[in-house]
Amino acid sequence: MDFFRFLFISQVVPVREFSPEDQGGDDSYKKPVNYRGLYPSFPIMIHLQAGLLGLANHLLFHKYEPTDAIFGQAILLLLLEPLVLSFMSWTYSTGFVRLPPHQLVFSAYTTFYAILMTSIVLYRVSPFHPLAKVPGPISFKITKFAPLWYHWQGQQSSLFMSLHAQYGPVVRVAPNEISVADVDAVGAVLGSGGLPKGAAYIRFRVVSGPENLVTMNGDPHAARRRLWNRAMSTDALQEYESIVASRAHELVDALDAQISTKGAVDMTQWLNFFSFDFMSDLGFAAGFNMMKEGDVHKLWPGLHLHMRGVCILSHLPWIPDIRNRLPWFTMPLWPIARKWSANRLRNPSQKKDIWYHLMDEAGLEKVKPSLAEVGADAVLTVIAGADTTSCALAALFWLLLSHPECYKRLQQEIDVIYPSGSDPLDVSKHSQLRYLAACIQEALRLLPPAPVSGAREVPHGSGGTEIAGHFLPEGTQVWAPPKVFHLNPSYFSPRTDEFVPERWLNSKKDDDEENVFKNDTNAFLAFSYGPANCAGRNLARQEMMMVMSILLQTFDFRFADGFDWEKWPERLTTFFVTIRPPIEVSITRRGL
Ligand code: HEM
Repeated sequence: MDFFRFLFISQVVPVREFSPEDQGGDDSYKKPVNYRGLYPSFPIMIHLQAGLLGLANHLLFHKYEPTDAIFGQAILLLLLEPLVLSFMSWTYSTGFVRLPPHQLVFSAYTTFYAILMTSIVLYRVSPFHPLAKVPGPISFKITKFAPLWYHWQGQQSSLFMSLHAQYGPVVRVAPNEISVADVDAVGAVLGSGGLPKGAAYIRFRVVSGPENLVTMNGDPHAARRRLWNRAMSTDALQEYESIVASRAHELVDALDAQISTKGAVDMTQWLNFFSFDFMSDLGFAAGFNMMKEGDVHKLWPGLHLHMRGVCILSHLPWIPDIRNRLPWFTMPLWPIARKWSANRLRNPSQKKDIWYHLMDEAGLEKVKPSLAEVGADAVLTVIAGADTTSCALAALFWLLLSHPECYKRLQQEIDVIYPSGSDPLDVSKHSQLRYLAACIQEALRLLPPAPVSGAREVPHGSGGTEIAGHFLPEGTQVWAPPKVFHLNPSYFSPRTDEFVPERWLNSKKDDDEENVFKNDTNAFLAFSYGPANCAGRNLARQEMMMVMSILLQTFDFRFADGFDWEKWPERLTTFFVTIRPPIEVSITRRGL
């Protein structure tokens, strides 16, 4: 008796006689067919067969992990296998082609899934798993359910903080994911020759649209990044100064108008409006007018809802992209951007904006990007540029208003560099604004807009790699969460958790021990690191310096009466970029 026949036809139990007229129905299970003189001991055999099938599936899916493209087929396979097994088993044993009894089907299903799940769970917590030596909570090693729950609530950043506090610099944060917060490993994860962006990044592209810079890797990324680097060169930034300036003046006017009509002003909202207006000028030369008209297209709530969905889906890269089928997933920005792209093509901008460089209007590239590719990157400009910078500015406002001594020192610096009547948007004086630069840096350290950033992946076909003393097999997702680095006293000390802009003022030469700060700049990752670090970091810094200078020269800010400012950081959530609740302030015009 060969093994296959043994599996499908049980021969171990003697049979009762069977009447041939019994041709089907569930009763056939109770009165089994006397086929070739054999009696199928199904209660035992079907469990054995289904169990082995479950194990085989684990092996199969372990080796060939399903992707979103074959997700439907994989699910169908898992759903049908126990049914087919029970049908085949019954048919082989009875000799008749007919439906198996429901008890048999039930046994096949329960055993199949139980063994499949048990085998997966045991493997994931066993010493045989390649990440077995990486510490982490057992529930996180077994499934993604627990981490997903935190991601769903926007608590990924605080989760990673607490996991690293408990388990050290390398933590297993999901069955096949680790988080590394060791400065010596930053190069191996994010540097050139490090790891490419992980599977999750596919969610950051427009559904069935072309790639944008954020979703690209390797040579195509390097080629596209060349265009971006031109768009962010010193000359290009000079071109953008007047665009920032005109929008910054609009912001001042809008806040002025608010002073006369409202007691408390939501700074978060006005910074959002400003940054969306400005970045859409730069991306498409079209421009929203949120500061004048409000968010008529509901773009901000739309963006945040979209990012929430994108982030959850990004943790499940094998699920098909359902964004197009769910109306609330579709960002209102896409249709607007399409119109703007067409418009921008018909009416070339008078200024060299970001589109000019991305479209290669100067004709410097052998292969020009397509209109769809430029459109995708222009949308990225608005999203990556507006949300992050607005977030950083909101964090800076909150930190300054909650540290009046820092606020005062900053205002004094601005008053000296830009005395009343002088132009606070004169970029040539930025090198003198040392305290402002330090405040911005410190705000980015304590509240980085992308506190977890995105995971990198050990490439398939690489044979695995070693990082931070651990061997990581192909496909492992590797996080390097900026905020965990920033709040590590080994990298930034003393007063690691406090807002101390002075730490960036090179205080080492001071004799006063209190003021000798240790800053490991390699551990400063607010703009990430390596070939895919933030393309717009210099623009972001310049924009923030300009906006803060004009606002602090023009107004006095304080938290509005009754605003529970201390609770503000607790209410931050993260869906790649941090979503910030309102900051209610009271504003008065300064009479210098
Ligand atoms: C304070 C403001 C900003 C912060 C904190 C910030 C942060 C970051 C981070 C952490 C990344 C890496 C993301 C990853 O690895 O997945 C990134 C990438 C990027 N950022 Fe920014 N960003 C800011 C402003 C801007 C601005 C103003 C622009 C201009 C459009 C911009 C454009 C980009 C682009 C295009 C990328 C993708 C780079 C690549 O993949 O090569 N960012 N940013």
